Amino acid sequence: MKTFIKAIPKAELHLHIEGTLEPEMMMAMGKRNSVPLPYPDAASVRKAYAFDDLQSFLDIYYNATSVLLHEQDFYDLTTAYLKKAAAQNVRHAEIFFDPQTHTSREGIAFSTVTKGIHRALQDGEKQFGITTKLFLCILRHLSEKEGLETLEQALDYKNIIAGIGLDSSELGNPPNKFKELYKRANKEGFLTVAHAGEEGHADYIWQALNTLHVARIDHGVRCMEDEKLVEKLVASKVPLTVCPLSNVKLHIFPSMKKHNLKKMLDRGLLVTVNSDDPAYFGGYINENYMAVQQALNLDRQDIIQFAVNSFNASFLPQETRQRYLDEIKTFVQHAHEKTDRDN
Ligand SMILES: Nc1ncnc2[nH]cnc12
Ligand SMILES: [Zn+2]
Repeated sequence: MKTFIKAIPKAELHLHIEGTLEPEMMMAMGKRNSVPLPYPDAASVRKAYAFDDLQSFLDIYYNATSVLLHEQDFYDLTTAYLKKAAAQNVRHAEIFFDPQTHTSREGIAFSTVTKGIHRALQDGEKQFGITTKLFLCILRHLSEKEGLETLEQALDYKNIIAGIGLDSSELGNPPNKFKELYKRANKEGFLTVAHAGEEGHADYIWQALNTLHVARIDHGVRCMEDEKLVEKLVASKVPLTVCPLSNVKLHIFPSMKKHNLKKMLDRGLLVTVNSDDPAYFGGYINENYMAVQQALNLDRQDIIQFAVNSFNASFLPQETRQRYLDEIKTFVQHAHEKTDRDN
């Protein structure tokens, strides 16, 4: 099963590029940019990664971004992720970045961040064969006005930024707070998604759908508390980008065995498996697939369904999506033939 999970072609749809900053890279960048860090080495950084909830994670995560200063830093960070993702047979990645985290620091321009990431995505497609889409996430703990100023900056980068998302501290910052921002984003032709129903209750998901009119929900695991909402999500095929290791690390579920992913899948929801912030939560996409496979006793068919869902839930054009789905079909056929031969 491990080999099968590793090799099956898949898409990653919920990945914060800042969340791929591995402790070793953090230490190296801190050194090269003369940014002091509160840790003596990478091992001490890892030791600090015991979180009580989303906020306790975000505090550490935002602090760590202080080492990212120059366009080259954003380029290197993104390239390291793409290399890792390609090795895990990720064929397509829809990637979040949080520009406000960087532009709030002295002397870091929106263009520095955006260009560094974009250049890496372009080179990565050539080097690793991964297609990508870039999503700008608005920080929901900041005001809608500040978010609108950031959205304004994104208008000049429509050829680079495919969509707008909403992340950071969920409780107390409901989707309705960003009604005008999403109205503008949708009108400007951006794809729109939002984190909802991670720590926030099911009503946050209703708001994301009915007020923000998003095409996809990030996390969304708390939808299962509201049967009417589940019915709507199933009927409208709105995808949910679930991040199992993240959910356990942030105590959304007490253990992986208690995760509701399999229940969501069996209920007919368009659920996908993703890594969120892999450098902080103990694994990239394949480690997420493996963790749920083991804890929830998933079979090959479930794994295939997650891989198929990942492309169906993506914003890829139909033709490209079909090419990837055909790749899965061929892969599965070969895998089954090999199993038959071995038996
Ligand atoms: N899991 C998460 N929830 C909200 N905001 C985030 N930013 C990075 N990871 C996040
Ligand atoms: Zn996230």
